[in-house]
Amino acid sequence: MDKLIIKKSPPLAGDVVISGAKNAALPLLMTSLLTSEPCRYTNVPALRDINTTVALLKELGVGVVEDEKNTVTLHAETLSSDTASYELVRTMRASILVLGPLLARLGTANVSLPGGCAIGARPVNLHLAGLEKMGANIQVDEGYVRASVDGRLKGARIFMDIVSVGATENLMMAAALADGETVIENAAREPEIVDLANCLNSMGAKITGAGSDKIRIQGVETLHGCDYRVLPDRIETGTYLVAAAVTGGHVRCLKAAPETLDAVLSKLQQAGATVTTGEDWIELDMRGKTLTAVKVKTAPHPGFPTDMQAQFVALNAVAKGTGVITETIFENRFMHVPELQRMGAEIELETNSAVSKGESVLKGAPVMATDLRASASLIIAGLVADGETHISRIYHLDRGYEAIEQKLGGLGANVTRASE
Ligand SMILES: CC(=O)N[C@H]1[C@@H](OP(=O)(O)OP(=O)(O)OC[C@H]2O[C@@H](n3ccc(=O)[nH]c3=O)[C@H](O)[C@@H]2O)O[C@H](CO)[C@@H](O)[C@@H]1O
Ligand SMILES: C=C(OP(=O)(O)O)C(=O)O
Repeated sequence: MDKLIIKKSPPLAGDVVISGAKNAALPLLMTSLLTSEPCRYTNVPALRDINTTVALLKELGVGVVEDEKNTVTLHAETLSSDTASYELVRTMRASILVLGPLLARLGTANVSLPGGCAIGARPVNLHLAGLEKMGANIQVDEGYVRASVDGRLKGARIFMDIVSVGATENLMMAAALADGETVIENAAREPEIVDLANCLNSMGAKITGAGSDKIRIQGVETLHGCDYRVLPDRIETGTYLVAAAVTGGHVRCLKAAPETLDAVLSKLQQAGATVTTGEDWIELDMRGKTLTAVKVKTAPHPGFPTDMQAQFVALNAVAKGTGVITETIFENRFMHVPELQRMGAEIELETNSAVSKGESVLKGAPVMATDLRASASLIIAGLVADGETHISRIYHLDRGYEAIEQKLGGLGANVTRASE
């Protein structure tokens, strides 16, 4: 197993090129299941979750060509299986996103229940209830969701009592090929939802309202292939910006999407950073400024993203003043706090808030990555901690950050990968 060794680093400086978004690419690759024509996706990040998705699609009979870096062509001319096995699903929860497309294309689907993970229980009841409203028969048996429909799925009005990114995506893909109109009320508004709708529309779907809380999908009988470029990763971008701020650096993120990061950029400015944006770049300058702790509450988009919460806990730990970070999306997303405490961070957990005293002097220590963004927060802390920080279990990190040690190294950080 690999680990990362991080030594106290100088202020980060320079340019970093942002990759395609993991959370956009995963549902986008699933759209290939909805058509018998080839689909080409570009700006696909080289990540463990992408490899898992490609393996899952291959298992279903999808032809895969990966002849160019960051490009995947998927061809689901026919499908040979309707089953997503536990072996693959257990390593990546987003595998549940094959459920809607398989049901729409084949009329049957067997998908292993993804189960919970380190950050929370993560049920899929909203995915299932929405598909049932569209006429699917669903049973959960031996850990599998077994779904079928007689003929086509039917358009329906679906109200979601909790805003769910994954359920909105699954239902949007299913509804694209359903008979009649589907309206999703209280839909998620994340940029990745808009990216998925844009891709589906480029395949011939009729979707309006993506990016608002009411999405209308007029079902069509068939979809055609696509050539689609994945949206830049707003969470990767935010992570490099926080790393720049914490080290007192000056960094420019290139090939980014500033309009997807309003809540994060506003908190970085409150923390004392000067932030400048262009059409596809964001520059953060923290040189000579005092890092100040901020108050953050996670919320569905356009609120502050839960996927940036852990990085801001690290920021608050070393910033001046008391910081409060409240998590409202996942019930157990503070696994990074005990690890940061082991490095000397003075943070208290009060129900769903992490309260930091400020100006903690961090010391390198052996720490454990427990989930993807927790890993990122430990790296950020390691950059300013005295001595060496050894982060184990970084397979979590490889799920979501393309070439992280090269990218950080390019900014002057002292990060190396070693085997344990
Ligand atoms: C691959 C991907 O895009 N992952 C993102 C996606 O996860 P994911 O799509 O799994 O997250 P959801 O938006 O569905 O979850 C939001 C909340 O709804 C709850 N819920 C969800 C579905 C359901 O059927 N029932 C239910 O109760 C969840 O437990 C959670 O408390 O959105 C999360 C919230 O922005 C992000 O942190 C993840 O990075
Ligand atoms: C929680 C995340 O991903 P996933 O939903 O794939 O677990 C994340 O990207 O931070």
